[in-house]
Amino acid sequence: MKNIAVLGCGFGTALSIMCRQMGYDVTLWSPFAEEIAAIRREGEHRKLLPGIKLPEGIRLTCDLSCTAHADMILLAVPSHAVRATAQKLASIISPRCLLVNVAKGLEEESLLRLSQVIAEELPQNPLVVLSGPSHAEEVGRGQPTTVVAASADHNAAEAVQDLLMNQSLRIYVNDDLTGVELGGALKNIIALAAGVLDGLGYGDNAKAALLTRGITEISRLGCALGARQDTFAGLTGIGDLIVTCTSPHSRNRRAGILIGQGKTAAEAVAAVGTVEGYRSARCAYALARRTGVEMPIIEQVYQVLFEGKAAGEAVECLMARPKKHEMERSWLTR
Ligand SMILES: NC(=O)C1=CN([C@@H]2O[C@H](COP(=O)(O)OP(=O)(O)OC[C@H]3O[C@@H](n4cnc5c(N)ncnc54)[C@H](O)[C@@H]3O)[C@@H](O)[C@H]2O)C=CC1
Ligand SMILES: O=C(CO)COP(=O)(O)O
Repeated sequence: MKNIAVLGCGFGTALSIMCRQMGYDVTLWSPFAEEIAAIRREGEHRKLLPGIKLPEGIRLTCDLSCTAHADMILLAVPSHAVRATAQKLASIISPRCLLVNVAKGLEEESLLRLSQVIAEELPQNPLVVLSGPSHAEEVGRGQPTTVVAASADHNAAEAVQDLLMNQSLRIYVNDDLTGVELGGALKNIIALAAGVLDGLGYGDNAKAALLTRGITEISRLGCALGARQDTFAGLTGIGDLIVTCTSPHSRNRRAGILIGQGKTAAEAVAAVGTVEGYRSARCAYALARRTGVEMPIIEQVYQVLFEGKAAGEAVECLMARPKKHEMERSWLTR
């Protein structure tokens, strides 16, 4: 194994720097010629990762045929672009090529997890999801980071652990692919809400409540969809939730701050860029309805994002809910 193609130049840039430093032969791809030209010219992705220089030897391209001889592909495109990108790969890559997806989201139309989307398009390829608290700004600087490799194929997950673990990136294996993916996708919605609290000027008490009750909701839905409860206590559950809800790097949180300060959701998303929690909120709301799982925070976030509810009013609604026992088990609404 030596040839790695990294698709997408946001988090993908950080991953390609890491892979190159590990001695791999690395190609970084973007569909946008201007993005590749700017990275080539400036030696860094100045817009997304300013000050993080690419080492010598990373090939930059807009030509997806760079994946033809790849032993491993890191898929780091936004979640809404995962199916189209996988479709394009179908006629190019070898069936032996190991696929690693790092995007965090659900497919809006089908409500499928991204590994299911990729498997529909590239059924022959071994597929691993790499997820956890791993902001690009820190991975790109080689700062200590821990993530999880999850797959339906245990050997493939261990192969990714062997291939990508290094002194700055510690990788654990988890066989609960459903839980790992749902944790990554759903925490972005709670991070949006965390930003809303910050934008409204609320403090640490409210943030701690949001994280704690947020992971409760995530694990309820996750378990209803077949995930294991303990996965949500791990790196891809509470770990990723903590980082995204508290980090200045988080775009979900930054969009939430703008909403809390009075911008509309559409304005906030347009100002920030990729805000995965925005789309995921629609999916989670639909999944909650489909499964009958009670998700009061998700419901309020949905109403703020898509029904014009004022953020302050959403907080009031959550505070005024009927009395409950903390560890209540009867969480089905139907
Ligand atoms: N930025 C981060 O720190 C982390 C991001 N992720 C996840 O990785 C995924 C990508 O995130 P970012 O790189 O931050 O997003 P981004 O939107 O900043 O960058 C994605 C890159 O993908 C490419 N791209 C954009 N639109 C595309 C399209 N329609 N088709 C194909 N390629 C396209 C471009 O090269 C772009 O720079 C997201 O799902 C995110 O949740 C996961 C861990 C860390
Ligand atoms: O998933 C991420 C870090 O693990 C990225 O978070 P944001 O999309 O909120 O920037």
